Amino acid sequence: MIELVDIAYVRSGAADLAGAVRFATEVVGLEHVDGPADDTEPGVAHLRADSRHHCLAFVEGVSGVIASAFTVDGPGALALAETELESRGFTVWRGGPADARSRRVGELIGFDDPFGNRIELVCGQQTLARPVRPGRGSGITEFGHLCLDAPDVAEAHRFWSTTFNARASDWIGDAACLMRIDEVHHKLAVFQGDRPGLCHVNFQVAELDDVFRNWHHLQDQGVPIEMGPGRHPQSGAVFLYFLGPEGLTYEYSYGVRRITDEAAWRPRYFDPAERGSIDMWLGPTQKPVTTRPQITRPQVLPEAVHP
Ligand SMILES: O=C(O)c1cccc(O)c1O
Ligand SMILES: [Fe+2]
Repeated sequence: MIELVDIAYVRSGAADLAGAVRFATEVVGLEHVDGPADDTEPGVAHLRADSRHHCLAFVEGVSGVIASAFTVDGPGALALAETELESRGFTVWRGGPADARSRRVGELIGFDDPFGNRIELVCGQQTLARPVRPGRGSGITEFGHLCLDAPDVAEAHRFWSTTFNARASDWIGDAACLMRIDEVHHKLAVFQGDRPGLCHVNFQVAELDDVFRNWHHLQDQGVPIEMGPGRHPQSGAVFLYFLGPEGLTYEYSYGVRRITDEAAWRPRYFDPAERGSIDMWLGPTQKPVTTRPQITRPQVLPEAVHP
């Protein structure tokens, strides 16, 4: 079993790189890391929410998620992960120095999960010592979780909980499984979707007020609100989903549960048909994925040109 230590980043293609960066900074409130002091790589922009060098990278090109990345403990753990994935029949790609540099990690490997979601495992992700300089005061404190689409959520849970150390924290019937890799209620979620993809990226905010201030700000800016403000009965978080450029759904949330007594926690099974199973406040619920435009996911690329 491969132990995931944390989520690392999401890497996404952006047809309009400048527009994606502008939205991520001025609307979402992330920091654009690449400045004159950073030897900027043409066509790649790194966005930061916390001490990680970045948690979101945009690569100029075809819109859509390129990879979702998790941290493992170190080079030894990464080598073991590579062997284990290969023994389970996965084709594993090993990133070269330029790939590692672009991601600000020591080493990385990549593979496609059984549903076609490209996953990267990394070690030595760079930490920035200086405080985050948010592009807007949205109150973001942390990269919270990432959510993937897969046609069969139970099968996805089986994959993530047997190949990896992910544990189900809660289920929303066959519509979603929320999984933890540490004390946080979920850092990885899988939602039912016809095809692989990135359902959303989540950022935690410092205060309840931030969710509502951001809601008004987004409305003022004409940003499509997908759902919320509402409250998830699973993590207990107050949430707001909105749609950014390049088909990327962002979620702000405040107050995610921590599971501190690992042995005592039993996953709960919510009924997706029950009103309130996604939003305890009974707001209009539309599964975020249904409001997303279908984005073209880049084909799995040969190793030499993997972005
Ligand atoms: O935070 C949650 O519990 C949650 C529930 C359903 C869907 C989500 O995206 C969530 O983050
Ligand atoms: Fe979420």
